[in-house]
Amino acid sequence: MAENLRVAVIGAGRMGADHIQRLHTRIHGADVAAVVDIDLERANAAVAHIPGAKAYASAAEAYESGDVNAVLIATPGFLHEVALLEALERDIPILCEKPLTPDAASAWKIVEAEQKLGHQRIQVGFMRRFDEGYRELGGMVRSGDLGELLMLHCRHRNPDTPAGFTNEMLINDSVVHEFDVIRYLTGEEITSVQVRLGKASSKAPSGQHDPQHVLIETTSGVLVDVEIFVNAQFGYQVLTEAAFEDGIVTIGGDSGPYVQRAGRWGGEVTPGFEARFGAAYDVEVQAWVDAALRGGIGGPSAWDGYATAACCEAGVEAQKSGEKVAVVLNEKPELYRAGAAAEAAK
Ligand SMILES: NC(=O)C1=CN([C@@H]2O[C@H](COP(=O)(O)OP(=O)(O)OC[C@H]3O[C@@H](n4cnc5c(N)ncnc54)[C@H](O)[C@@H]3O)[C@@H](O)[C@H]2O)C=CC1
Ligand SMILES: O=C1[C@@H](O)[C@H](O)[C@@H](O)[C@H](O)[C@H]1O
Repeated sequence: MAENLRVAVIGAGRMGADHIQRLHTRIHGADVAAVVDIDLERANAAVAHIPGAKAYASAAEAYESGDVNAVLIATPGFLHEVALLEALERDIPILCEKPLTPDAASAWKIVEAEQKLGHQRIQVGFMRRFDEGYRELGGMVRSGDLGELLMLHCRHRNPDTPAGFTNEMLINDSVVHEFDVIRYLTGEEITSVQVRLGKASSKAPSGQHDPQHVLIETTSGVLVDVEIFVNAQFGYQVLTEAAFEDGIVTIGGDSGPYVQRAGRWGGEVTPGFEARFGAAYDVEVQAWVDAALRGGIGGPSAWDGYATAACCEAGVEAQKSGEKVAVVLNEKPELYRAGAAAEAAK
């Protein structure tokens, strides 16, 4: 049997801590060998309950320890480029939280560096591809049972935003998920992005215009509208309604027990992404570990990271201009044409 992956998790913040917990308790075939955080106290706290795991203040120190043979990157998106290049130099399996990087030029640098290796090492953390609802919807699109997919209506709502969440991050950190699921569901590239800024919520921190209405078009003309509303107060909600020629499909709606109690009726809204997508993250990380042990990747690739970064760049430009901005991609390199990653994520 293959040896377990010995994973260094870089970034032990909200998402990193969640991944450390899942790798330690639920994922087979991998151990947390190191936690790296510039805040060493945080890294120390994260390894305190994991026998054998060590804390480091830099990735270089973790790699030099010789204890690590895979990496999960969960630092903020603008730091991914450096961490990715460092890991690619070591030619080890990489699970990089989304976004791959926040803009097309830096993402293309990553694609080029991976191409030099001649094989895929990077899986990008677009977990919605592993969510049951999105998978079922993808199956319906591919089966053609409801005819052609014509439009998607997406609602992406967060209760609030962490300190430092900028206006650009509504696109780069949040709508990037919609860019990915649109490409996943349609199997097409995105050709343009437009952003409309309407009435803003008084609950949005200064510098953010929230909510925003994002209009997206794909190569065959599928139209998508996204309500991105990241200070929506009431809870965390990600909904998608798909209009087909012969039917309408909605995923991500309220689920769970319907409770009547103390003179009231209803259910609970998920408070955050951990609850809404917890099962999807588990499947995603297990798929990465299983594929890495076989020498491959088990989900969205660096090409997907690049293509969505190009959409983000267009989206940020569109936020400023209000115009419809074209998404222009470089030619897809041979390395990403085999479709191994896309197959694995179906
Ligand atoms: N897939 C998903 O649904 C989600 C993905 N994310 C992604 O996860 C990543 C991390 O996001 P959060 O956990 O929310 O951020 P966070 O701010 O809570 O945590 C980031 C951590 O990185 C550490 N850090 C900063 N600079 C560092 C450096 N140079 N070296 C090592 N550590 C460093 C910070 O001290 C902090 O502990 C981002 O890429 C974000 O987009 C976040 C939330 C949900
Ligand atoms: O990736 C995530 C966060 O980084 C982002 O800030 C949120 O808007 C998303 O809902 C969540 O899934």
